[in-house]
Amino acid sequence: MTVETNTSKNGMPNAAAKYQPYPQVDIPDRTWPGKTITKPPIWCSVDLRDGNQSLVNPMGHDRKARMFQLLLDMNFKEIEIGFPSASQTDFDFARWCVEEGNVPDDVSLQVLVQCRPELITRTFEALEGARRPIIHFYNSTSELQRRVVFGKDVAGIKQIATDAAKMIMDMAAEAGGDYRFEYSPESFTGTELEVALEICNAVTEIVRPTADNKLIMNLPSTVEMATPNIYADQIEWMCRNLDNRENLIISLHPHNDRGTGIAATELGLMAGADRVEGTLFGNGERTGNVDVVTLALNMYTQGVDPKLDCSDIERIKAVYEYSNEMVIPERHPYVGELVYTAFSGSHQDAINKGMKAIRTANKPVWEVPYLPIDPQDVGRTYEAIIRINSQSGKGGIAYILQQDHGINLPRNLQVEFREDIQRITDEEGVELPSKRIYERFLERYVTQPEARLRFVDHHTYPDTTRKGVRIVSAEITDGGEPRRIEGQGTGPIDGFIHALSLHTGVEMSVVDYSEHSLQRGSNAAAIAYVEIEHPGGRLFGVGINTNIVTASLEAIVSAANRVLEETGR
Ligand SMILES: CC(=O)SCCNC(=O)CCNC(=O)[C@H](O)C(C)(C)COP(=O)(O)OP(=O)(O)OC[C@H]1O[C@@H](n2cnc3c(N)ncnc32)[C@H](O)[C@@H]1OP(=O)(O)O
Ligand SMILES: CC(C)C(=O)C(=O)O
Repeated sequence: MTVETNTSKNGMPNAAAKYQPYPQVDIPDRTWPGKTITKPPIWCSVDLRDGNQSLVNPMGHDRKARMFQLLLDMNFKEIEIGFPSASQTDFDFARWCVEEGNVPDDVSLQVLVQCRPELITRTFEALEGARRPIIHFYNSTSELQRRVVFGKDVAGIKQIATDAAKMIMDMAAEAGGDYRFEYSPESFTGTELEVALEICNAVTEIVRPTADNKLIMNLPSTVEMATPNIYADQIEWMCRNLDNRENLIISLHPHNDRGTGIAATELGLMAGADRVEGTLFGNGERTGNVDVVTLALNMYTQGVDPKLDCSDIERIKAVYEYSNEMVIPERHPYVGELVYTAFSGSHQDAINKGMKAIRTANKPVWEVPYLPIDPQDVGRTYEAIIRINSQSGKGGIAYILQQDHGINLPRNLQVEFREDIQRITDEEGVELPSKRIYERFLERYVTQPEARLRFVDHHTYPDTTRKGVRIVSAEITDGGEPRRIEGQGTGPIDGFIHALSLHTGVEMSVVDYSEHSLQRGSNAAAIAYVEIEHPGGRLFGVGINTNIVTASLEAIVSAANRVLEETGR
């Protein structure tokens, strides 16, 4: 006899027995997959309401006011400032916005209210004197909530919505104000489409929207329950079937339970929605509301002006963290501390080359591998693009020395120095900051504190016995002792390496030489790189001096010291 078990092999309860798959939408001629987003939606921030209601410590006046000012500065034209009938704090904040908030004429304050008479009355009190405010009323229409929360059938739930719509329209007419209206069949994604349609149409019939005062029909993914394509299907289906579509603004209010809130919103816009409600960086109930900053910057990186100012993302982050008392993870799109940083060698190499190419091409189009957006567009610097650890390569190290210290290492020196840095990062197992890389470079190639030889001075004169040959006479110290050495060659470099070869007993020759200036201006220091060949192989030396000849002779001494060190002399 077999015994049925409700536990699957991986230890979790049997999924098929516990959870039901979300049904498909019957819309075989769907058009949204072929659409693109070519203009921004109407943005509405719900940070001060949906965001606020999910916080451990809801915002008081100061935190709300600071967030409100940021939202205005970012160019939001619709801001849900709270649920004034729910708490005195929210009521007082609504009054403050109306009386002291300096709300620009083109900005509408929006408030949320349940379809309950006493709450609606209080909401109107909160908005007295506001210019073009939006009264956002909602009731849950989902099959589950109809059954479990309200104990009502569809007609009963529709009645909650229509009673509220009537009351709101009457009160608005009585108050004589310039009100706008929004209705949400809350838990839309848990509602059968025909039911949502019936209730929305019933509300539209009461509100009687016009071209001058459209009704915002908000179709929330209160709980994200399915893949984003399903939400898009639902939005396209509603857009096709809603009455009086031309006088409706179809609004999305996605949550992020499955982690696909951004995708669902983008597909929902392709499916015909006009408006998006969301929060900065996606704060909100459970896994959050849709993140409007990411949405806006996704559009921006497709060449669409999102009409939301995200140019100071660090300020947006700071206000988010202050007002919500939350922190943004390092990997959060566009804003996280690490999102513009590459540690890995091949990424660094490609970024380094991409940045060089863009500088050389001098074109406005942004094309840098691994960086979908220019960090400077959101107020971030290039400083942290490349950071060095054991996963890094020569390109990254070269980038750091170039970017932070103006040092352009020749390619072979990049390879050589990378081995040194790799040894350190492997040993220490942590990131090596730019300052340490620079100090290590100076210590190994320029200052060489333990080195045997030091350059002091030189002069050259022609060898009268051989045409084109010069004699180099140089003063050095060896182990601290002054020495005069002499060699011959076609110029100072050639002659000096000859002199050093004779002095040390190691045959050395220069195989590559390059130099560049380190700063602008008359006091510019020069940096010289020499690659020398010796019986054991090749290696580099580096010299830095205001005099270019001295820099190159110091570079030779640097290389010679490294040869002596390698050969134990
Ligand atoms: C998906 C969303 O984010 S919706 C927004 C949710 N936001 C909030 O709830 C934050 C603010 N809310 C509050 O402060 C409180 O819930 C209040 C002040 C609005 C109401 O408080 P209370 O009446 O004390 O409690 P509570 O919220 O539990 O009330 C639930 C009652 O309202 C009914 N109800 C809930 N939503 C609605 C609605 N949209 N329309 C009409 N009635 C509703 C419920 O059926 C329940 O009725 P019952 O008492 O007959 O069982
Ligand atoms: C009130 C509604 C729009 C809401 O917050 C939701 O559905 O998440």
